Amino acid sequence: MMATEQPILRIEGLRKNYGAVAALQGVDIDIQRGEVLGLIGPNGSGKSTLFDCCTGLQKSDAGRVLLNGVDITGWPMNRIAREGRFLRSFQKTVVFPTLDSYENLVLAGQMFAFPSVLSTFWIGPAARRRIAALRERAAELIEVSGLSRVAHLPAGHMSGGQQKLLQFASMLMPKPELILLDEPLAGINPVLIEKVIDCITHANGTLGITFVVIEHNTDVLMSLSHRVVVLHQGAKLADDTPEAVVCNPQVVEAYLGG
Ligand SMILES: Nc1ncnc2c1ncn2[C@@H]1O[C@H](COP(=O)(O)OP(=O)(O)OP(=O)(O)O)[C@@H](O)[C@H]1O
Repeated sequence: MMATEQPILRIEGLRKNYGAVAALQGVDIDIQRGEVLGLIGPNGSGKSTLFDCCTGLQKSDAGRVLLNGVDITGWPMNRIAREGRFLRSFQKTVVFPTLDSYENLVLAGQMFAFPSVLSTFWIGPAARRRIAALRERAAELIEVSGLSRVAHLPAGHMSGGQQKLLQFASMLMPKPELILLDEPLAGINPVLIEKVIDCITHANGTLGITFVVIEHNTDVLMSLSHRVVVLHQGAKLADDTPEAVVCNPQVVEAYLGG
């Protein structure tokens, strides 16, 4: 990771108002390729809104979002995901409940492998090779995420934590460059928390995927992140190493102290 490289994602002066609520008040953040960036702040400080505006779910009122130097401000979500290889999770876990883990993963992998509906009707030799590669990758991710024991179950019969792991593994299937995770550890037990951390570390270290992670479990977030940005009332309060952020008196007063 080199601070002098072009950032994978540059957020410039991003503003978003919901009526009288200034959810983002001109936020600037550079995310470097290969890093895990933690994003913390009190409830309502604008973290999810930042994700929404970067991924096309909400239209910002001002500012720009550049992905690998390309201005993607105002692009629709599906274009950002497909052309930018840029994915995000939501606080609510979403899996296909009647499909098992293997089927969920192969389906997720087709997001980029079969870019149009028409391409799914013609299964030629190239498509068969892509499907074989997806099957291999799904088996590998089931192993890495520790889901082997429950992989045959319909996803809807798995525990909430296991579904979260499956959702995370699904995001790795199309080999994105950048993933934004919104509270990946919410509502899961300590054993599964370890598994989610293993998966993020594996995806970052082995696959080179860049992450931005919103998480209220600050102990875990600090150990996982290379750098931490703190939002407070829609503005950036700190942007530093985890060690410096936990000692920052303004951050302690606004967030960590409580
Ligand atoms: N769709 C919306 N309509 C109106 N107000 C909204 C909407 N989404 C967010 N807000 C408001 O914008 C502000 C920022 O909300 P946001 O969800 O981005 O905060 P957050 O830091 O993600 O909070 P949390 O940690 O509780 O998830 C809050 O005051 C919230 O009530």
